Amino acid sequence: MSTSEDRPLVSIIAKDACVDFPIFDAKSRSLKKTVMGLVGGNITTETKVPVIQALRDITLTLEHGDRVGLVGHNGAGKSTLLRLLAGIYEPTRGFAEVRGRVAPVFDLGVGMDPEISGLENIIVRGLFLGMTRKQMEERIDDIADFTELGDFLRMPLRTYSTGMRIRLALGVVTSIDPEILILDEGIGAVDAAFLEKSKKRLAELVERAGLLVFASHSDEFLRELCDTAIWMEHGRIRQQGGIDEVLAGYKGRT
Ligand SMILES: Nc1ncnc2c1ncn2[C@@H]1O[C@H](COP(=O)(O)OP(=O)(O)OP(=O)(O)O)[C@@H](O)[C@H]1O
Repeated sequence: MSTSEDRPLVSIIAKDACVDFPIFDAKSRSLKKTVMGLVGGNITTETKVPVIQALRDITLTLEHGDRVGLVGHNGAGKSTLLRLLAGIYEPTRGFAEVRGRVAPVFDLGVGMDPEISGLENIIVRGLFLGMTRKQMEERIDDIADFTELGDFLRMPLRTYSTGMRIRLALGVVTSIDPEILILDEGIGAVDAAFLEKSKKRLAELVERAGLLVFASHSDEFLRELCDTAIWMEHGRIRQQGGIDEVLAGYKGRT
């Protein structure tokens, strides 16, 4: 393997990376049984405390320009892999290195404060995603236009409907300039017309980002934003390749 100095400025490398979640409160026999009955990740009881092996032996190299979709059934390990690739989780075993400015977008609402106005939230959320105050101040008019929230932007966020909050969050998220964009789905909860409008902005955001990893259950969205894909199954990479090839494999699974 090359030394870290040889690697490009924006890259993610994982080698045999594993992520375990010990379930410390599952010592009682009945709870242990419940945990053992769960679908999804792999559970081992070799240790005293049951351990969910959420990721197993993940080896991959992603570089500037890669647009990778992530597919797999519920509990397959997609969200855990996104957090590993964002540098939020350290591998329990193995190796992972993330190089570049990461914007993790797992939950559109995270980093929003209900007590301050929409305009103030635009700045705060931008800072949370790695932007500077100056950069956000330059973008605030564009974001305000996009949200179509008008005078509401001066009201506290707690007065907004769910749809209005999502508009605001999408406006901010699609205005940033990340080197690595880690996107979890959940961006589909807006009305159809607004989603159509967001798609273009989202596509432009992905175009600006150096590297995209996007987990979704929507083939349409995946095809639109990604050119390659990874299929996760029971915490392992089952298939990696072109988006059409991987989606065909995943859909054709028994
Ligand atoms: N913080 C945690 N503590 C314990 N177990 C966890 C934790 N996070 C995830 N897991 C377990 O790890 C496995 C993988 O979960 P993960 O959320 O990565 O799946 P996913 O593919 O994103 O699923 P979904 O499509 O339902 O969102 C599951 O068995 C889950 O129960």
